[in-house]
Amino acid sequence: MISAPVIDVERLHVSYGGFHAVKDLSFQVRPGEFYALLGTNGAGKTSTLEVVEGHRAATSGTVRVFGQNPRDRRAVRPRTGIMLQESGFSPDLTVKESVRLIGKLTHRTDTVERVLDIVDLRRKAGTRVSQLSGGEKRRLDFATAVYGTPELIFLDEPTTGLDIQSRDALWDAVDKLREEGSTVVLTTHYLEEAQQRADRIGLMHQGTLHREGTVAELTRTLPATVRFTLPVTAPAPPPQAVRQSDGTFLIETFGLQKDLYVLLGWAHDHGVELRELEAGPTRLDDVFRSIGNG
Ligand SMILES: Nc1ncnc2c1ncn2[C@@H]1O[C@H](COP(=O)(O)OP(=O)(O)OP(=O)(O)O)[C@@H](O)[C@H]1O
Repeated sequence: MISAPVIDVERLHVSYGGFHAVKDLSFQVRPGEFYALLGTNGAGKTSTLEVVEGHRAATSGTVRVFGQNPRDRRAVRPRTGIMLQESGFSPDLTVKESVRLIGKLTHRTDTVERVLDIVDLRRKAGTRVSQLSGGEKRRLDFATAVYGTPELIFLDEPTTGLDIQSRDALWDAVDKLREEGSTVVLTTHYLEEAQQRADRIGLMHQGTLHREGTVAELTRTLPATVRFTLPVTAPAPPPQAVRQSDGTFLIETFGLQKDLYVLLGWAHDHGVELRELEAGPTRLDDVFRSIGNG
């Protein structure tokens, strides 16, 4: 049996005056899924999520969250954790008071101490929000997504301003939430984060869903690449390698393993050191760059 989607968006339109920011958008997020909604600037991601989160009414179309209208805050809010780009905690509250407030607003059960540990702010429990650093504020924003282990979590640019340790800690916490069964919706401009973690990606452009699928599905139509440089004394490399204007060699291939094998065999046979060797599947960046080219 296929379980009902957690989020069901059908033919959504969002207009601002005469401007159509979201046009005929449909997508679903399934229980336990990690879905990344990505897109070019001004694509309509925020407008879409504002409707899904219940902050904005759709101009037309249907949006259901847990089968309910997301504007019905009482039905949806207790099951949902939303980490906005700016949560807008009162600057005069302490960290501990802010986390306690999250508990009151969400009506979920948890302990402030547990949440402070997860977002690594226990040492700052008595500090006022106004005195937190940018990264600490961001971790406090994340507490809204953690408190009471909500069934559905929205993460809007969650790692912006976080150092690498805090990023790793945040993703570890997200992994744990997923193990508990939480569904995650991510928006980010850090494509690598989506590429590494998302089960599926929706790629928006100019108000519509330009592409949707797993990373493998999205990158399948573009070739993988191998790049390297050679010492000046090296003989000509295999013909698949094309010399670029900056002096590097590039192989674009749909048979990465085979072409890499040929290249490494050639280097070994000729006693040549391949310098700055990089080989990898197509990255999501390349899919983004191809938007607008067809
Ligand atoms: N309140 C508003 N009034 C008028 N136009 C708006 C309003 N909010 C957004 N827009 C426009 O709607 C379009 C989509 O905006 P939206 O913020 O949803 O895109 P986005 O995908 O989140 O963009 P970004 O990645 O740049 O944050 C943009 O062209 C934006 O200028």
